[in-house]
Amino acid sequence: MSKASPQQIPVVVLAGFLGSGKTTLLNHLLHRSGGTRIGAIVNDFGSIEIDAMAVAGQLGDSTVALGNGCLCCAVDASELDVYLDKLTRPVNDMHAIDVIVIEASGIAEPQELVRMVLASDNPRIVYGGLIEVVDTAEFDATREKHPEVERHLGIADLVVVNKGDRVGPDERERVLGVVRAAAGRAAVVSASYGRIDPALLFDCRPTEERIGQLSFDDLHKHDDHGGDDEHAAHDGHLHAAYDSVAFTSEVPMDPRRLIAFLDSRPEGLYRIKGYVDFGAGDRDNRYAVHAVGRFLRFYPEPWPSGEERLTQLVLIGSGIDATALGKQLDAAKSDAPHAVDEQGMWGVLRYVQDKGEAEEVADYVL
Ligand SMILES: Nc1nc2c(ncn2[C@@H]2O[C@H](COP(=O)(O)OP(=O)(O)OP(=O)(O)O)[C@@H](O)[C@H]2O)c(=O)[nH]1
Repeated sequence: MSKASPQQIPVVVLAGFLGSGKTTLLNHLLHRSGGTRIGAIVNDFGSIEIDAMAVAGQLGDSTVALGNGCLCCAVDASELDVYLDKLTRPVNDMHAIDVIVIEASGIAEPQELVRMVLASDNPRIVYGGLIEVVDTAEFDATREKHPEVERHLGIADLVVVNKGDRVGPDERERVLGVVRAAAGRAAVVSASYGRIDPALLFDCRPTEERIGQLSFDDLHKHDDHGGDDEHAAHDGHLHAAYDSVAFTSEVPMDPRRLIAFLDSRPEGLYRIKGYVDFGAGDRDNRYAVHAVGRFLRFYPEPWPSGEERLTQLVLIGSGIDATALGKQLDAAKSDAPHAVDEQGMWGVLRYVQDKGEAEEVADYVL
């Protein structure tokens, strides 16, 4: 994208059964966040590697600031809104945090948390998806004991099949197959020690953009080359876990065709972000688009003056056919960009959220 827009802060819900590796994954994100400032909401700080991250300060009332610009809060779900407000409070008119990750306790029902995020009337946040972590080695046993795991997979947007190092390649493939079948439209990625690419969850800022003191990342740059990272060898395919497609068009998009494409987006297409130009459909506004899993929203905003009128989209997923998606987007360009089709935009406007509809949206998403 040419420019970061003053968009809302994505709130990602991280769930999974006891011991599946949620905290390990969160630690990985905190270490690999680059210049991205993460707000983490956890049930307790117990396993967060705070000491290792040079704690910058204890902010009182169960919040700590980590040296790399991240904030952690230990909360009870009933206090969620209070902490979302706290983490999203602007500092000098700017967001202090780029993304919020809420780690559900191992026994929490993830849809309750998702519902709370969707129903929040905090205007600065947007739902960023539900990640479900499963333990590859324990998957069969967990499913037998807790059949609800299937339901959780069914509502997830991204499933991380973790602890891949604990089984052989055949068993890993078998479990991945079973999870994919249960996960419906979610993207499914295999990982060890939660080492997924953070780009799957949020837009990573380069480290240089970070404001403030020397961080854990700066101090541990050598981690990237193996270094003292004992787990590096377990997952050499960090970047092979997903595919992305970048699409740019000078020709405006046809609203009906683009909505048809989005409504039938394939399994595994986890994120879509960018801006759409609908040409005569709305001359004044560009449409920021944000999709994560099944959740899709358009945010109309006036074209910045002097900005070239382009549609720019990035699509990210696992197991997606990048060439086919690029062709489908090409086919969604308008044949008659100057013709006014009054009803053409109706399908788009269905996805422009009015905050009052939050409860309805929650029902739709879940
Ligand atoms: N072998 C192996 N161990 C892992 C992996 N990921 C996490 N672990 C270990 O599994 C244990 C549980 O990991 P956590 O990250 O605490 O799991 P959790 O889901 O946060 O646990 P709860 O908060 O208790 O639900 C820890 O001892 C981790 O070091 C992995 O990919 N492979």
